[in-house]
Amino acid sequence: MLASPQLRAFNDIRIRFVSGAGRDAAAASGIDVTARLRCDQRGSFVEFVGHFSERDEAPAPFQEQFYLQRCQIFRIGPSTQLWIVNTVEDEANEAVYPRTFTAEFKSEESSDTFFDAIHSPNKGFFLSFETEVITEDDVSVAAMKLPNGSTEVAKDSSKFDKKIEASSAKMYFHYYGQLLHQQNMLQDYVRTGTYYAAVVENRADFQGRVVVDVGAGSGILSLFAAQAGAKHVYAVEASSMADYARKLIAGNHVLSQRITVIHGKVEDVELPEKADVLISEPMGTLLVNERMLESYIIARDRFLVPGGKMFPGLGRIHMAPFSDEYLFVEIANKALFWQQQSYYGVDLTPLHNAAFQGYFSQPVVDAFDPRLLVAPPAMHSLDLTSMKEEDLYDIVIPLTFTATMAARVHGIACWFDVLFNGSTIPRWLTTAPGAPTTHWYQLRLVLSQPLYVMAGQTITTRLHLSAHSAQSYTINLSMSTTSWGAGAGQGATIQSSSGKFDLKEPYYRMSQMPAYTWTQEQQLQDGAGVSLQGAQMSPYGA
Ligand SMILES: C[S@@+](CC[C@H](N)C(=O)[O-])C[C@H]1O[C@@H](n2cnc3c(N)ncnc32)[C@H](O)[C@@H]1O
Repeated sequence: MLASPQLRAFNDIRIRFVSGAGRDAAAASGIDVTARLRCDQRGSFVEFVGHFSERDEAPAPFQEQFYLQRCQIFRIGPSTQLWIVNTVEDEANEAVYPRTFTAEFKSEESSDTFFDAIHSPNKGFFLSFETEVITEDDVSVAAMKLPNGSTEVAKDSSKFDKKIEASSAKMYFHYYGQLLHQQNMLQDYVRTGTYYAAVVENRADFQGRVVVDVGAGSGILSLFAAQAGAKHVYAVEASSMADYARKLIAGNHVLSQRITVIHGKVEDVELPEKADVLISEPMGTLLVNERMLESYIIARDRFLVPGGKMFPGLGRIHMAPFSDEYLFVEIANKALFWQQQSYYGVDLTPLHNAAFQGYFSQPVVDAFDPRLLVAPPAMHSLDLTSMKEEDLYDIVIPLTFTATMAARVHGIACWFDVLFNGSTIPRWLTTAPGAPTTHWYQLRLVLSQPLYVMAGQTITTRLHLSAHSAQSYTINLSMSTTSWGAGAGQGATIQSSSGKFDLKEPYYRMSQMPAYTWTQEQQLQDGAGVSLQGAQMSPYGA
């Protein structure tokens, strides 16, 4: 470890470009580069100042800067390191491209000193490098064999940026960069306790394995995986929470040796080896909100060995028609304001209809009593181990329910569960009504035009979820009933109703938690035998 402040020269590092964009590609055609590599006073960035020197041409100036704190450094041999650097190339679009270098030190000791210095919490040191940078002839990443597999080319680089609005992503990662929101998830003991149980009860799946934690947040799942004996965990986190995760992990000494935090998106970062297991908590409201399941699937395709395990590996959305007069009246009444004909002398009624529709376009997030359901639920499964990322762009769910009672149906209620298919004990994490409440609660889509049903009558439903670039979904719901009973013939449609909802704009309804109706035995079976304390409604719900 370097004392501070101290000048340190590493004159003996050979740097090789391995992959990257722009200039690196040109450089990969065999041009020698001489460069000086140095740090700023706080040790926060590295700067190359150098010259391309082609055999017969005059040297062309070449300058490069990147931040050391954003550099992922892996030891891939006794005196060799792999540096993955995110450089901003396209400033207009804030596009970030990873570049990869290998750094060969003259000795193992020199490599260790550099590694320790870079990872020192005390950034008050000087580093200065005078070194020769040599490009590799026709180096391809695939050909660059590492001790435990090969690095993966960032094929999906910027895939996230292409489909998600920059403003949405900025707010999203700002939200997750705050400890209070990570705490909210950690304090959902149903959620975190079920993950913990799923990992430690399935040690055999983690023992000696390489694990990638997709969207690591505070790093909690990485620490669980390390507790269960993982050989190494790569904790990938896109928000600035990565810095806190590093701190938390460093403070858990016994485990920290086996965890590397990587600050970046799973779509962009490169890892030095493939994973045997992926672990993640990518679920949003209605399972799919936030569109993080897509990142989980991209991570599967980029990092997981064939046949590797995924925790979770299956997600299911459950749906059932419900009847809730209070909720319906509450929403309808919100628009009453716009029925005033003399608001400070102004007639507001021209906007009443728009306001009424606006309130009904908000999915309602709260915990409700399962006795409000008027038919047994149906479900739609997402096999996260095999489905394609594109399958999540457009999800059409046709359903048929049979009413068990006469009721006025106000819409459809939805919740989800996920399966950790551990080889020792499979576990479910459920957000069902009546089960111990999670911070996801449940979701209800309320129709402005309710339907009347009789016991035994069929309710035909179609739910269409279309992903949008603000990391959420537009939902179209249609429900209809047909004639029934003797003489009903082919069952013509006698009532229908539809609604359009934006999953990004839910109505978080503060309500009394219903008394738990599940038996203790059922709670334990579902891995949810702990109660919710302190969890709060969150705009993302994950
Ligand atoms: C729901 S939180 C879960 C955090 C943590 N794993 C836990 O269980 O407490 C999801 C995390 O994934 C991160 N994330 C979302 N999309 C990501 C992506 N494409 N690449 C890397 N991290 C991502 C978010 O910043 C957030 O911290």
